[in-house]
Amino acid sequence: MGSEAQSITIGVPGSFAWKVFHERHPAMIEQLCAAFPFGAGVRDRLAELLRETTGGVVEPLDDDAPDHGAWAAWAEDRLGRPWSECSFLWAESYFFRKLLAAIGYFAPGPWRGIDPFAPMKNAELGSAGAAEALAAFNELPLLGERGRDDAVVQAAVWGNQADLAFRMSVDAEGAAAGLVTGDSLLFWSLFDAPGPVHLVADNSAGELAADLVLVDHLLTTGRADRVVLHVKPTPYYVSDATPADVLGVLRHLIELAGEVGAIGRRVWDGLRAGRIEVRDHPFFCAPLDYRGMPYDLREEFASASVTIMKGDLNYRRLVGDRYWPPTTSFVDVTSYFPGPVVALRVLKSEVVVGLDEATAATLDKTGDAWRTSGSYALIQAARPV
Ligand SMILES: O=P(O)(O)OC[C@H]1O[C@](O)(CO)[C@@H](O)[C@@H]1O
Repeated sequence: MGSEAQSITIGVPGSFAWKVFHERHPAMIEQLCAAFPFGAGVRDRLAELLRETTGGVVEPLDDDAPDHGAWAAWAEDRLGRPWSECSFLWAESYFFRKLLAAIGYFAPGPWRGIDPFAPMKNAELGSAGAAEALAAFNELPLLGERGRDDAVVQAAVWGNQADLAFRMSVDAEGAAAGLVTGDSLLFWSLFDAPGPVHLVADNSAGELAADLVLVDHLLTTGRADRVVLHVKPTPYYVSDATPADVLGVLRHLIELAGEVGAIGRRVWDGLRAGRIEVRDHPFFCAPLDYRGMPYDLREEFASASVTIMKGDLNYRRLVGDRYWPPTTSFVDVTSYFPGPVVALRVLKSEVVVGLDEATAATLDKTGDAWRTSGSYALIQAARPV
């Protein structure tokens, strides 16, 4: 790979990353305080978190949660430095870790282990939009083989639009404008002989439901003989899926009639039989990109016949959260990855690679905030050479 592009920081006023901290986070904290009867202590800690992260220096964690040691190491060389100098990837992750501590997620008391984002995730899963998207899966048996292959991949890609953190963004537009690169044929071209497929999930609710449909399709068509579903160990980035969310979404699916209910029951059986496994490695909440993944996780991905990376944050962590020229090769920037990898992502941040020059120029000419509007998506794949 050529020289590294500049890392994205949160300190450039008016930039997308800056707005996440200065506009989206205050809105999110207001929503949390409306959704829970937090007392003055929690509300003060949340206000202090906003002050620290928008104008202060990086302070250490003051809890003794099990991940404290790991975070102390990840934060060590940033303590005392202004937040504005921190990379977007690092800063957002530390923000969410501090937010959990602020509400008392790790401490004895009434908020211990309570997912602060659960009301929003539940509302999304129970919404009319989600019901409509789920009902659409009942049409799957009516499609031919190619049509089903295409439909489940499209649903998994565009399911990534359903992202609650993102909807709090001033830039979110939401319409599905199209794929800027890739298609479902590219996705399926990675699957040769059946093997273990790893899916690194992103958001819960509608997106996770679409991911479970894809998991079922991988198993029923024999593309996978086993699926490992990776989720976050703790609540993160508002709507990211945790093990509890997998159960919640699955219970929701199996209550439904038609094919979507049947898919839910097959996934349930797959979990019981060990064909599907859910993992929540601590690294999925780490403030690092996948280049820095620990040995055990690297080994897991190395043993996968294909790894599917869902969503914007996983994409940033996969290619590096940098101002890459959009024509940078996806294959080059992911060459460190230990096995075949495919990204399914709606564009919601400034990072993008792997576009051809004409596409990038056409998108730039539209004058749209195409990198961050959530209207465009991509499918990109690479195999180690
Ligand atoms: O849920 P996703 O697709 O990972 O998107 C989350 C994205 O939203 C943001 O919070 C802002 O777009 C990004 O930081 C992050 O990459």
